[in-house]
Amino acid sequence: MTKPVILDCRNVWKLYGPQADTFLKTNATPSSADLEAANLIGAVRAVNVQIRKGEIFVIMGLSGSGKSTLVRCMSRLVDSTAGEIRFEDKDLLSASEEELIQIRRKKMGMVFQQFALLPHLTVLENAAFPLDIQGVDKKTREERAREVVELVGLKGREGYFPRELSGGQQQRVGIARSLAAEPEIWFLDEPFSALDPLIRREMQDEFLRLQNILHKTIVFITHDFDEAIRLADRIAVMKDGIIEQVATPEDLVLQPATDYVAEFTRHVSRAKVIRAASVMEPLNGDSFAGEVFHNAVIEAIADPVEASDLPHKVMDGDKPVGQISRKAVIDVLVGRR
Ligand SMILES: Nc1ncnc2c1ncn2[C@@H]1O[C@H](COP(=O)(O)OP(=O)(O)OP(=O)(O)O)[C@@H](O)[C@H]1O
Repeated sequence: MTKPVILDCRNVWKLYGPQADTFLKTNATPSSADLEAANLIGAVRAVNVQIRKGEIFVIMGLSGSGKSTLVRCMSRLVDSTAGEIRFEDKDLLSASEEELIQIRRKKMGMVFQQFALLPHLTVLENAAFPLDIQGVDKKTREERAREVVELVGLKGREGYFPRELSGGQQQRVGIARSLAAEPEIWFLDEPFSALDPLIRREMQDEFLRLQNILHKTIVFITHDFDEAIRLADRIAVMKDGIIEQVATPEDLVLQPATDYVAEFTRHVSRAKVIRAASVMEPLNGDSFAGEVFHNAVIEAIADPVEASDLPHKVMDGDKPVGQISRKAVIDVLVGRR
């Protein structure tokens, strides 16, 4: 069943430069050349996306492709030049300043690349900070802050100051802080890109573990395709302000909609995106060597499946939905499918 839409962007534009609004009123669909001639930058152009409840929606693109601007439009930190943005069925563009403050405080969580912790506050105080702004009483906010600090794996460090923590730990505090207010939607703008590769991978695992518990609606920006396919339910690929394609990691690699997406995904190993469910066969009553998760990518299950003569049973929760053979896995690994 398709999940309900929580954030709906329709034909959203953000142009930077002189008289951007009047320009768009007379040129509803300007080309790159039109924009250049008018001395305008098309940071976000004709974007239509629907973010669904509980999904990890990744926005991917090179530097300058418009990712941050689009996410800032979604939270109205930036006013879009044209278009419609509905959050939980409320028109965000006509919300008053007061309503926006409340929405951002109570319904939206944000984590940025720069950890932006308050240096003179402890881990616990940093995590409790958004609740302090909301006027939540001290006891409740401390309880909640302890919960989220524990959730991100920092139990025992509540009294530390940011300078006493590593980069990865500081970002965990950033994550805890943005979770403290229990946002409906969570925006993460390159949250791990300041971290070294090993820590970055650890944080991605941690992030997936958290999402397994919390089931948040997440909009996650990255310019790293590996990170995108590890984390995303769906990926939007952006180029020059335009969304080239929105698809699951698997569809993006197997059915790229444009040459640009094809070029971007050309080097991705198929075993990293093809899932067991896509290459399984119907159950035929054989005996099985073991079980694999239907959503697991081939790379993750290749070793045990390849090692046995018997097929593995493919499970969706506790329901068997098919079987997967050594041959099917090898076909993916050698690029035969
Ligand atoms: N305040 C601004 N004024 C003028 N141009 C801007 C402004 N903010 C962004 N831009 C331009 O809009 C385009 C998109 O920028 P944006 O920061 O959204 O890209 P991005 O994909 O997030 O890049 P990065 O990965 O480097 O953060 C760029 O050409 C940028 O120079």
